[in-house]
Amino acid sequence: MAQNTSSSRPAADHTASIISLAQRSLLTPNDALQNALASSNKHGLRPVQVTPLQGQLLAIQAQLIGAKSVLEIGVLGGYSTIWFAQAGAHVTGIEIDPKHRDVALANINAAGFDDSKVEIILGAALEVLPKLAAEGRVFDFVFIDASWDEQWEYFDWAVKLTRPKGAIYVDNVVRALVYNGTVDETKESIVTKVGKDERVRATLVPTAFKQQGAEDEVDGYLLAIVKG
Ligand SMILES: C[S@@+](CC[C@H](N)C(=O)[O-])C[C@H]1O[C@@H](n2cnc3c(N)ncnc32)[C@H](O)[C@@H]1O
Repeated sequence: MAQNTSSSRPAADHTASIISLAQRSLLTPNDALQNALASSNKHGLRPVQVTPLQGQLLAIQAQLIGAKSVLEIGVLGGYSTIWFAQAGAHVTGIEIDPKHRDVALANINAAGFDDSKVEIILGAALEVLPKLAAEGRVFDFVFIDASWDEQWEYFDWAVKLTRPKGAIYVDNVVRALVYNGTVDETKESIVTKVGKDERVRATLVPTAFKQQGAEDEVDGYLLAIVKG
């Protein structure tokens, strides 16, 4: 790949500037999303939602596969939910925390989506997912963003709940590998298990992000397509 060496500083030094440049250049003002962030902050929710650029990525990916139905595992204040709903999909969210569910529903309603467009199921994902499967529910796109300890179990259910050629996006896989001590290839992890899973084809996309007050950090998501 050609490289332009106009700056002697490594790319990582520019992470915050590049993210800021991309946000200002590529994203349009969005009152509903801004309101969801402000309201979540006002209610004391931790700011662990996807970044604005990632929200746009999720919306683009959903639109690329023509997703009409999205299953979201881990809703928080409904920020990513609103991105999917604005992309034209019906969203089914699963959220374990009643306060998060209530804030999310208020934010989602304020964004103009009623329960015909978005449903939030209160409960532990590993209890709700088998029920959705038993009901014969099928989704075009599954977004996994809840407990890092249960990423593989969510993924396994997600495959059963996704239509052929549908997509599954697992957030924070890189940080979860580090957190779980499973970077070492000899240990089983979501990456090694997905790699052996003949139901899907998958890749890992490393990402850089910058949090206010934090050093440059890396993360990455796993993206899979269900074979069909
Ligand atoms: C990172 S936040 C989700 C952020 C959201 N997807 C967004 O980008 O706007 C994770 C959420 O998952 C929820 N959660 C954690 N464990 C869960 C579980 N076992 N079942 C369902 N939700 C869970 C947490 O309460 C929290 O609201």
